[in-house]
Amino acid sequence: MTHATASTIELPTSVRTQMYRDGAFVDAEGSATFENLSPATGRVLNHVAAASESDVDAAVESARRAFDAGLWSKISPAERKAVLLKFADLIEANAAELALIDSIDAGKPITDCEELDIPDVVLTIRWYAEAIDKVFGKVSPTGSDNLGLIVREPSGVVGIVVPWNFPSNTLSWKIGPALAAGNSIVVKPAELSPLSALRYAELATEAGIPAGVFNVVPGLGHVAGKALGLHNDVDVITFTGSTEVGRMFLRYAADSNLKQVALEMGGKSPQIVFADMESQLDEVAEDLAGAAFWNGGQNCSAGSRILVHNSVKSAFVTLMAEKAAARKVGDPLDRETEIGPLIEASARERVLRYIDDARSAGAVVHGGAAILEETGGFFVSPAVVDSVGKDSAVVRDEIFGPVVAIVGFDTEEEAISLANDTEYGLAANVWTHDIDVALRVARAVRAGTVAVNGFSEGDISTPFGGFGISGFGGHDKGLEAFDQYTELKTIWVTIR
Ligand SMILES: NC(=O)c1ccc[n+]([C@@H]2O[C@H](COP(=O)([O-])OP(=O)(O)OC[C@H]3O[C@@H](n4cnc5c(N)ncnc54)[C@H](OP(=O)(O)O)[C@@H]3O)[C@@H](O)[C@H]2O)c1
Repeated sequence: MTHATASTIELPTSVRTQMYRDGAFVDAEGSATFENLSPATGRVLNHVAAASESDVDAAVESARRAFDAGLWSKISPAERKAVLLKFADLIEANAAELALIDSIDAGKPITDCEELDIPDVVLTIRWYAEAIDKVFGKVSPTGSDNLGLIVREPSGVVGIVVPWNFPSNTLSWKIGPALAAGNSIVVKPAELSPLSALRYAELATEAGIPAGVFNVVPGLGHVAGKALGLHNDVDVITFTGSTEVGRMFLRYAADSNLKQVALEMGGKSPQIVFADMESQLDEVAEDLAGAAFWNGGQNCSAGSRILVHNSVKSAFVTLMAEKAAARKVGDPLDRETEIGPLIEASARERVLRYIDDARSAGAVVHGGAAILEETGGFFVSPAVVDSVGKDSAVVRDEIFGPVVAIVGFDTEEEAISLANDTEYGLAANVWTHDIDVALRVARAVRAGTVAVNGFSEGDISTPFGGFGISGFGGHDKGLEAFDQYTELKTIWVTIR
């Protein structure tokens, strides 16, 4: 394994650590900052502005001013499209640097950032830019005395609160449609990965998005995030993160101006493998190892719960254990690395505790050890947990680490029942050659996205959201995302 050392970690010189407000970088109130740590070394990378409640007020004021001025909200969709396409071009031109920022800041493998995350951002911004001048309103079916127009208008000031596991993609799924629809935004990036959001704001200004339309308030969740959630002049909150904090945003809305709230939250996504996949079990195991261990399992839709037919289970577990052992864990800046460190020390402790508890309860665990790096980073090798009861914590809880639990089934009904035995409902995956079984199961499993014969969250054209405690109030991606950022208005005309 290559060892990262503090001296090999150098952030790009473009990295800025102040807040972004009204088209410029500014200090937080009292020049307050928080320590931003490197997950690969556990050491301080830099100090980033910690927005206070009054900093959030100022950012919202700036967003509101820009919205009311109409330089973005009232121009034609085609004009916004032109600017957003330039924004996408600038992101593409700075892709290598943005990938490096996310890799260092969030401990993500550099190849994932370069090949998946940042290209996805470029695609997303372009897709919403291209879409916005093709979205039509409606005319209602009235008699000849009336004209009923159903139009969509930008919502106003949108608060965007995001987690650290995909600092760029998750952000782009929200800023793409929010900006295209004409809103002003205030972004609260995760405390653990605040840097790329600041760079996106700067590039947005360079592209021609007017000052005040794109603001960033880095800071602590219970301060800056809460202030945004409770703000009476924020019209919409779009949140991605844990169910626990998602619930808080509903309370914040209830306790303030009843702002619209859309929540994308966690999951414990079932991956169902039927017996007819026996001849391709190796291919299935490779796909499901990716589903479980991609981004170190720190993925809301991680395939962390595999349900496999008992006739092929033993062979499948052996294959999964091999796939897990073959995954290269290490320095996120090493191009060979497939799994970087977990995001912080407490995450590693939590993941190891789940593994130990499962083992103590009689589970067979393959892999799943702490890797003690001289760098001090938070590394854990991927774990495959077998012979585990369906009610054990490792099967039920979102662990958010490289741990997959495997449970056997005998019938299709049992597979569906196990799949739905969760409060979550974000994603699922079914593997079978039988089209009837595939479609029956896809219909029966309660999840926002069900993939067939390959782990996937769909593409930018398909909405992404969850059932149950995985989602509330709206979807990211697809044209459906515009619903989060627009208000529906009826204009009723009497023809005299
Ligand atoms: N469904 C999806 O699309 C999706 C995608 C990715 C991740 N996730 C979910 O995100 C979770 C992991 O991310 P996380 O640990 O960063 O989630 P988190 O703790 O819920 O944090 C998400 C965001 O909320 C902020 N926050 C924390 N406490 C807050 C409070 N009291 N009031 C207002 N804001 C607050 C955080 O700020 P700080 O960073 O300062 O704490 C961060 O910006 C997992 O559950 C995962 O499943 C879901």
